[in-house]
Amino acid sequence: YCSYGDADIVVEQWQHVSSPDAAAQTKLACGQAVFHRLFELAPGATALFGRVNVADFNSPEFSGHIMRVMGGLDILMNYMHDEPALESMLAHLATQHAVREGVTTAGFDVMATVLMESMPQVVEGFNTDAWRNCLIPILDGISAGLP
Ligand code: HEM
Repeated sequence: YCSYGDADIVVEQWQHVSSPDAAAQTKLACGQAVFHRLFELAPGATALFGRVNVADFNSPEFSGHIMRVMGGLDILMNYMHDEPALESMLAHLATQHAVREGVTTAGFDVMATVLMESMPQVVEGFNTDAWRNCLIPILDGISAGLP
């Protein structure tokens, strides 16, 4: 995973999205922007989220899905300095994704692009290198074992 220095930067900058004083609204709005862009770049991916009512993007069901993803990302960020814990959480997320038919590493590549392009809009002084170094291994961890 990324260096302690990179993790420090990313953890600090992530607070702009997820600190308790950033409203829950920030996390939802940020997640909505991410999924909106994901579906723009990979329209076929919408087919994966029928169960969570993607047909109605602003529905409580799809908002719930977005909050689970953002919450998952938040937990991972908070364990960036604890490699064993991070690894076990990544393994758990990997199993949760492996069972979802149609989820591929290609989808995670698009997610990487989207996150790297949208985070600078919500994070002040976005450090591209630190984020890339920390985010890519995390996405690789979640998508490990996918086709
Ligand atoms: C930042 C990266 C990601 C994180 C942290 C993340 C996290 C999560 C979490 C926490 C869940 C809920 C698990 C459950 O309760 O079963 C979930 C479900 C899911 N994720 Fe991800 N995910 C990420 C990226 C992706 C990508 C890139 C795709 C596909 C392109 C994807 C596809 C799915 C699908 C299909 C579900 C199941 C939706 C349902 O409940 O029907 N995820 N994800």
